[in-house]
Amino acid sequence: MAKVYRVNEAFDHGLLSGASCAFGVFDGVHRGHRFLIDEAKKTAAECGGPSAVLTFDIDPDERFHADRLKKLMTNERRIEALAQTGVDFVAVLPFTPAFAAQAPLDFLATTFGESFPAALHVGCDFHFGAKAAGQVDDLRAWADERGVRIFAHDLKSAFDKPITATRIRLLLAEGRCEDAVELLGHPYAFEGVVAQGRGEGSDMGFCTANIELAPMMRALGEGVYAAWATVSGVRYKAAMSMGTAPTFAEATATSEVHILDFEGSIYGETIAVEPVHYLRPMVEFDSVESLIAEVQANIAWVRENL
Ligand SMILES: Cc1cc2nc3c(=O)[nH]c(=O)nc-3n(C[C@H](O)[C@H](O)[C@H](O)COP(=O)(O)O)c2cc1C
Ligand SMILES: Nc1ncnc2c1ncn2[C@@H]1O[C@H](COP(=O)(O)OP(=O)(O)OP(=O)(O)O)[C@@H](O)[C@H]1O
Repeated sequence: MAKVYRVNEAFDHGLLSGASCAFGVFDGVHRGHRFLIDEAKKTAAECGGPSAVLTFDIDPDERFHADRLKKLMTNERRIEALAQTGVDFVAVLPFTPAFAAQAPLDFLATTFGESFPAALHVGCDFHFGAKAAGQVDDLRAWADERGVRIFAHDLKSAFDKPITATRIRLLLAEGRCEDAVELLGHPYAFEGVVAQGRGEGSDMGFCTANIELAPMMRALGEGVYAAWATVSGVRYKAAMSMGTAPTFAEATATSEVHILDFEGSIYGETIAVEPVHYLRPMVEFDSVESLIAEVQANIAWVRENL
């Protein structure tokens, strides 16, 4: 795992000197992002300097559009995933209001100081600085004066369209887990702390781990899914709902996960849930009996098909 540097007053900008960096947010660390990072590793191998990812904490969209943003990964998970891509280090720039308000050239001056990388890899749609006003041409002009090589790559595509975090979020919102995973190049998962529900699941014959997700982490559309749940490092088959239960007036959680062949109290524990296949929409049932019958059928499907 690569070393992660938080850029603060103590950060030694000299680390960036001669590095080959992939630059961006990288929510989801999808196949397009990995392509860019692999290109940075290639130029590092050619130039002899280290390879690096230069990213932000927090996601800039979180600062400006928190109300409508649906993220693929939390900031911590994203930075951890970037550190596992095989680069030498990850440098994380704090995306404070003051940092975000800088004009493009000031933004570059703050980011690099007088320590210039050998190469910067970005997508051709890369924007930077206040109001995202800086474009690749501005980056090139800045870089030419400082001997930095700019690689502005065409966006990697799948099924004739660029792979972007936005596209993957839209697929998840439609419940299209398989397509989202294809573009991500790795499983989609969300994590949550198991909270106390109404406690009725066990009376109905299926216990559920109730998870309350922050609105920003609700990328997956409402519905019922076949999933994998990881509890204390062990992966189990699971049937899960996304969206509060419409059958009950006092529904509790955003997501409820029935973990097959699992028993034990996990309140307060963090579990990872990996939805893999959409089964049906959430339904407001007329009776508890019909809810039980349908959920048991979903659980049976998971047992047989996952
Ligand atoms: C696989 C699965 C499917 C579910 N489908 C629905 C549904 O369609 N409609 C609904 O109102 N609740 C649905 N639920 C939520 C259940 O109603 C809820 O888990 C149950 O009432 C227990 O709630 P509790 O844990 O808060 O006690 C589903 C739960 C699971 C695990
Ligand atoms: N498909 C792709 N191929 C190559 N580079 C990409 C691709 N998608 C994004 N990039 C580049 O990766 C870096 C990180 O991009 P960013 O986090 O904005 O990704 P994104 O997937 O386009 O997200 P969003 O859809 O939210 O704009 C940027 O330099 C961007 O230009």
